[in-house]
Amino acid sequence: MCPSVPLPSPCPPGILFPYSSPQLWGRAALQPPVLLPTQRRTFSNNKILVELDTSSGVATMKFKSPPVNSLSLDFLTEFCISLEKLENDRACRALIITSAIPRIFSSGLDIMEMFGKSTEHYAEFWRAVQEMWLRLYGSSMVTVAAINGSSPAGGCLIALSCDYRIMVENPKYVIGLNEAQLGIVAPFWFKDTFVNTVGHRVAERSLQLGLLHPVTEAHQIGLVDEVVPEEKLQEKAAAVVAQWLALPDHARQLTKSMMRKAVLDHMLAHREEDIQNFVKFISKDSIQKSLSMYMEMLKKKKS
Ligand SMILES: CC/C=C\C/C=C\C/C=C\C=C\CC(=O)SCCNC(=O)CCNC(=O)[C@H](O)C(C)(C)COP(=O)(O)OP(=O)(O)OC[C@H]1O[C@@H](n2cnc3c(N)ncnc32)[C@H](O)[C@@H]1OP(=O)(O)O
Repeated sequence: MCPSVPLPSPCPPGILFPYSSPQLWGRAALQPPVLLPTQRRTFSNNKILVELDTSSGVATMKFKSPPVNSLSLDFLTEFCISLEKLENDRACRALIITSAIPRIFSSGLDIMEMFGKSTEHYAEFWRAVQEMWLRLYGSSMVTVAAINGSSPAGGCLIALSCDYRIMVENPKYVIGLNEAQLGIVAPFWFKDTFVNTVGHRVAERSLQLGLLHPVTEAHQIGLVDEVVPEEKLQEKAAAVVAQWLALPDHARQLTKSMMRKAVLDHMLAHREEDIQNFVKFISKDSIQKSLSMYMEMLKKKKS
């Protein structure tokens, strides 16, 4: 966002004027130059808690929607509102996303939103999924996923949409795009986000088999960037953010935009078509049956 002060050179939208001093880089630099004690701003709804440290410009977002942080329409709406608030807040330059639910980062899209509902509902739900990805993948903030639990499908997409992924080392946690295991297909923009992270060959095998990778394997294939013990997660995420924030925002943001633009533009150009495809696909009897069997399987696993 351009600062409201007059600038000596043209300032492209979404990009800050390149100040010469590192202390002045970034949106937080636009605050009056008064030394303030650490200040925290908190906002919360019943799905998500956000805490913004205005002195460092770093926000931490915690998913807190029991039992498994599934991405329902309500959750996605709250998520998008929170992202928008932070994106528009000049005091915020970075976002760490993590979970307040033990053992689960996010269980992915809420299957109940894709089962036995009207075509209008499917369209509304899918638009919300798209919106979440557009906001996160296209964010100008530094985004770090601090993955403290399993993260299948849509949960993995959230992590993939960040700039950096740190996962807790735990042999029980898994992450991946397992849509094929549910008898559904990851849409092209899930696939593109995955390919941009792990490369074509790894993505092709992982997607076709619907693999959920254990943490060590996820690290080996580049799906996560680092693996740490649980107690080190927040400290590591803060250190990574500090490293990324040491660069001038405008250079980092332009580079990020250059790397992600093609995929974002492709989705925007096909957004309505993608919604129609989803509605048609998910409404099929055979797909509804697959989802029903999958939910049954989840319930049986418990008993
Ligand atoms: C041609 C193409 C055109 C267009 C594109 C078309 C289609 C694309 C469509 C969709 C893409 C979807 C992406 C997704 O995200 S689908 C969701 C995938 N998620 C999963 O597979 C995760 C399933 N869940 C689990 O594996 C486990 O629950 C767990 C590892 C997350 C947690 O295990 P626990 O043992 O701790 O807990 P559970 O007892 O299993 O679960 C508790 C409770 O929660 C319910 N639940 C779990 N996950 C979901 C979910 N994703 N949605 C809704 N509900 C979920 C589970 O059933 C339990 O409920 P009950 O307590 O039994 O009521």
